[in-house]
Amino acid sequence: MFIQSFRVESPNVKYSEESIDSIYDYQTTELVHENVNGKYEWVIKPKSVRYEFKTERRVPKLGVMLVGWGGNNGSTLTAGVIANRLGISWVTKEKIQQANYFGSLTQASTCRIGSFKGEEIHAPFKSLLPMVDPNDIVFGGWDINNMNLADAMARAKVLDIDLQKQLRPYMQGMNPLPGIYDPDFIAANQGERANNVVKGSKKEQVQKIIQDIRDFKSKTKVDKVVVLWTANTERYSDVIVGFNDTKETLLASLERNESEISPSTLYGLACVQENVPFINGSPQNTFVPGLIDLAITRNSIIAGDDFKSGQTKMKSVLVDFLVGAGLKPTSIVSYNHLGNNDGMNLSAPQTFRSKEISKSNVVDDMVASNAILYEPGEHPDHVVVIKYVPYVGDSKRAMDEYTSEIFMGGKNTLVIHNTCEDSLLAAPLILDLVLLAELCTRIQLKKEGEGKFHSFHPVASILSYLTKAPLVPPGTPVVNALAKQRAMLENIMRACVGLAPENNMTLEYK
Ligand SMILES: NC(=O)c1ccc[n+]([C@@H]2O[C@H](COP(=O)([O-])OP(=O)(O)OC[C@H]3O[C@@H](n4cnc5c(N)ncnc54)[C@H](O)[C@@H]3O)[C@@H](O)[C@H]2O)c1
Ligand SMILES: O=P([O-])([O-])O[C@@H]1[C@@H](O)[C@H](O)[C@@H](O)[C@H](O)[C@@H]1O
Repeated sequence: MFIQSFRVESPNVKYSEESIDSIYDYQTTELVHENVNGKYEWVIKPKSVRYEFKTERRVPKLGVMLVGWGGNNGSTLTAGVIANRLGISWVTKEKIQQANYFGSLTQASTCRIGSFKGEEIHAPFKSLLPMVDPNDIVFGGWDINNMNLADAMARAKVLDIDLQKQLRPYMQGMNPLPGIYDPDFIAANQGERANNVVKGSKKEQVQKIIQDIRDFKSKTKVDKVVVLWTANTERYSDVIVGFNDTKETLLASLERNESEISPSTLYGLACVQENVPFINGSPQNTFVPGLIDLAITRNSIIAGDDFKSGQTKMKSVLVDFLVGAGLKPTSIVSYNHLGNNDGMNLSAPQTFRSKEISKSNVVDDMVASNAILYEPGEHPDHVVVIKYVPYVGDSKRAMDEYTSEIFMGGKNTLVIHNTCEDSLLAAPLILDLVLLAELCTRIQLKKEGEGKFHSFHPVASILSYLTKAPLVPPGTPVVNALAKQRAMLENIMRACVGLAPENNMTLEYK
């Protein structure tokens, strides 16, 4: 059975006009390695830590500024939200298609909230806590190309023509602000797009982006702004002690107009200095240590890296399944070709390398979790191939092969072919990232013994379900297994409304 909304009745949760206040006893463990009568043994000590959560109930009017607004993802997301807001339907060769938010965790997935007379009851994921309605989002942003959003939507060749025709009047007046362009960081083949660029020194460019954010907020009257990078993948920046390893060295490098500071890091500097959440949807190391340091100091939300939308999302499920089942993946080959501008930009070795890294590291935590299968330092062969084939456009063709060792020397090979419009997978994830980042700004928490409420750590690993290479607070573990990431997010949101984690035990039926 499905219900649209619910209220929790418990001594551990209180609903007031301003907030939802909950008490949550976090059950965790403490491990010690003890010398017992001369023999060391691991001792697990279960412990309960009491948290209090306070979630502001007032949902703001949200502005979302996309870096790379005129790209396939940016134009497709903008189009999709307008189509949903207006309830647009359009003719396709199969049927009359209605606008929807399929592929969005917050808008199109559900959570189990219990059972009623022996029937499992589910509710929308977004009903767990007050969230911005995506239909109300005000879009803006930057692009190094000056094409308006209606023409950019046509250039992307992602959405059906009948839909595009209906949307054109609403999008042709949307014009990206000039972007920060540095040809040294993206493929040379992007140069011809760059007709809409911010001039001046790097520091002046940062100031321009800050002013753009302020002007956007003032003009649109939004209460809050979230900035998300969905521009081209950049090459990695060099991380150098004394250059960008601390907030002080990074800001000093900015003062010196150092060329090695990437455009994405400059946007990040602007957002962190303006205390606006900044999310990196691409794989480059935008968040050099100095920018992370500054974000932590200013308690300004940063998140990333690289939307987890297709092959890698599936990989973070399949490898988790295989290793969790005691099967040993020994060879993983991920090939895909696509013909959109992203693919063209990735045809350059230095930008491809950024993507290869984010697509490859996703199995590390799962492999490290099973020393029965893998010797220390042992890893599956793992190859990532991306080819640019203009004819297929945004319709990415992905072919994956997983070979695993099974019982008694046997081998199992899984081959998967996956074709889809890459931007139709990514756009809903952008929505989830900005909605959840905004939600995080309304949640305060306090652990027993802490004097006052505070926000989550500004490095928002809570958003890791949506990224290939989750950015985590320094010194904390990276989890890539998709099921664990989703459960983490859902259970934190359940705790905020006084609900225990979903443990799937259903003891009442056992
Ligand atoms: N499924 C997916 O589409 C997917 C999945 C994961 C990651 N990504 C990443 O998302 C990003 C966008 O993908 P896309 O398909 O929309 O690409 P795209 O090339 O269509 O769009 C990128 C846009 O960014 C603009 N741009 C480039 N540098 C800029 C800058 N410095 N400032 C402002 N604008 C700039 C370009 O002009 C272009 O319009 C890429 O980095 C891609 O790797 C996409
Ligand atoms: O999300 P995913 O399918 O693993 O990875 C995708 C790549 O396969 C694709 O080549 C690239 O253009 C997209 O930006 C995306 O990163």
